[in-house]
Amino acid sequence: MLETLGLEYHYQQGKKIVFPDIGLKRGQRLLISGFSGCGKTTLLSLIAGALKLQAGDIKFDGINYSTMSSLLLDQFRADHIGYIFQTLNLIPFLSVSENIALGVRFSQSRKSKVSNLNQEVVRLVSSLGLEREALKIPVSRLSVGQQQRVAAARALIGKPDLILADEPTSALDSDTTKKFLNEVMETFDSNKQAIIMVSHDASIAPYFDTVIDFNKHYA
Ligand SMILES: Nc1ncnc2c1ncn2[C@@H]1O[C@H](COP(=O)(O)OP(=O)(O)OP(=O)(O)O)[C@@H](O)[C@H]1O
Repeated sequence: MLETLGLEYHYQQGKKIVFPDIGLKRGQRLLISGFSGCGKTTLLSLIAGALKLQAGDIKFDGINYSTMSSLLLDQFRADHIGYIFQTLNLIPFLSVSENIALGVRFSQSRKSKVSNLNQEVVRLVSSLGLEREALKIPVSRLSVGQQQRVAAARALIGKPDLILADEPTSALDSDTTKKFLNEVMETFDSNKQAIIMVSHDASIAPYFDTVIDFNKHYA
């Protein structure tokens, strides 16, 4: 499904980051760990097509990112990728359900996989352990842990092919982390989807079939 080859990225005031190559198949669950600042978020942003490639290439189902205009890449991301951002990127004044619905707003193909939007929002909210009563509440009134689940529901709605999750459990205690990961993995369709999660928390490794430790890559 996904292949990265020779990726490098250089922010204006920083060192060049050189990434290990990644190959990901449908059904695969990849955990990326590594020290703070080693480039995990940068790699997810490149895979999401949110950062422009500087060196190397990314192929998604055989389609080369470097052949797509930024407009096409934006649509490609909306159609194929659900992204749980480290900074969550929720719209604070919109309600929980409105934020979750944004996940399919810009993609006809993801929208078409949801037969009843309201029902699907309710299903995701309850499967991720949020109270149904929270649906109408502006998302800014929730705790950070609750907001992380809203961000997860927005990424999961419409079953995108690839889920990118950047530290999605950082605000959760260890019991809630386990519950959250069980729920995410339960909604995951191993015939169609793949997941890349970035985390500092080595204890979540058993939820994944592949672990890449960036610390070893840079050692
Ligand atoms: N917008 C930016 N401008 C300049 N430098 C940046 C920018 N974003 C990230 N960097 C730098 O690039 C490096 C990689 O950052 P990145 O956020 O990808 O690391 P990370 O492994 O995800 O870190 P963390 O685990 O703390 O989230 C860091 O040295 C960071 O300071």
